[in-house]
Amino acid sequence: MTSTPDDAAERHVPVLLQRCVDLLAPALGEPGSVLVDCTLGMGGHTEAVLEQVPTARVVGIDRDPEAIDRASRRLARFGDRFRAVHAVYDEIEDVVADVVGAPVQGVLMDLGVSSLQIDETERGFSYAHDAPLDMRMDPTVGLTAADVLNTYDERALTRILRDYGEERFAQRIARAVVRRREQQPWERSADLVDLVRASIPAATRTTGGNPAKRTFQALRIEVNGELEVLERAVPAAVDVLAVGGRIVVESYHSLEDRIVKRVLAAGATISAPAGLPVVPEQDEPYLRLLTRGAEEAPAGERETNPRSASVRLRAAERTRPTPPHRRPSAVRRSPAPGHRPTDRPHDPGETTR
Ligand SMILES: C[S@@+](CC[C@H](N)C(=O)[O-])C[C@H]1O[C@@H](n2cnc3c(N)ncnc32)[C@H](O)[C@@H]1O
Repeated sequence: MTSTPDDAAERHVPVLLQRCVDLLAPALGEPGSVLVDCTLGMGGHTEAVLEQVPTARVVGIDRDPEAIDRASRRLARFGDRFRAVHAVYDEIEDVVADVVGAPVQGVLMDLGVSSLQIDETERGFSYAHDAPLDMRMDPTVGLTAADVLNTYDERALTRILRDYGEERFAQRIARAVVRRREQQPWERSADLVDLVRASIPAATRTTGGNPAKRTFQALRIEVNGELEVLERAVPAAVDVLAVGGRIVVESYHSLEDRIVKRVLAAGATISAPAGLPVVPEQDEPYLRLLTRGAEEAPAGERETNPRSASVRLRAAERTRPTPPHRRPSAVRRSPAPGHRPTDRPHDPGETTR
């Protein structure tokens, strides 16, 4: 089953939509202010900002070419107030340099997959439909889920299932995955669903929904290198903010939220040793937290939009330029091999519209 642009847009209900707009709007009040929506998806958050904040322009990034196409069609009515860029969001500094040429007033990240990707059953994200085991958000580059299942050793598979899927039976499943591929390579998602079901004790099968859910989530995170990309992207996003600019991040996994929390807290903390009579200016915080801890969706939204059940929203405002020694991106790690979804050089002429 595939979706038309309109019904997919309708099905993807943006999480904490008004809260995001309300947090970003105060930074976007000057004419020509720019928001970078790092996870354009179906364009739901971007559309709300463009509608409600007439002074704002939006640069929307997505690594999924199909999301770029659909959102571009949906948002065409905003003319040159909207620009879509096919990129991975850890390229935000290059995108801002190429497309804006100056620090920006807002950054939004609504992490994870969209309903469009889940609904496009042939892409293999859904455990509810049989499809090739792909799961790449950008289907033109990188390892597929089948590649991971066919080539990673048992230990690596166990770690992925345990850390990214919080799967209690990670080792059993990993062992069964390796055993099965000795007979037959992994190709189809229904075979994986059957194997997970057969690998876990019968007594646990009836609780917590489809038992393959955690395995699929873990594979998706690995295939797309989601946590490594986020580790690089959040500091880079803070770096591209103008003073007074705001960043809002919605996470759906505890490991994502931990990364966001750490980077924002570091910027909001004095970096000098405790006990100095005067804090040197370079050690003053450069971020002000706008959320107390992580915000969750209200009960009413959780009931109507299941995606919102696990959201953790954090936001911060840039209060001053970052001293060079505290630039978050100065400590960024280089990309992990095999996790670089776009190994080709960034060519905005080719990929933007
Ligand atoms: C949850 S959806 C965003 C939905 C969007 N806020 C809306 O209202 O329609 C996440 C989107 O981010 C994209 N995405 C995820 N990781 C990405 C990355 N590292 N770089 C660029 N896009 C990414 C996905 O392809 C997906 O389209």
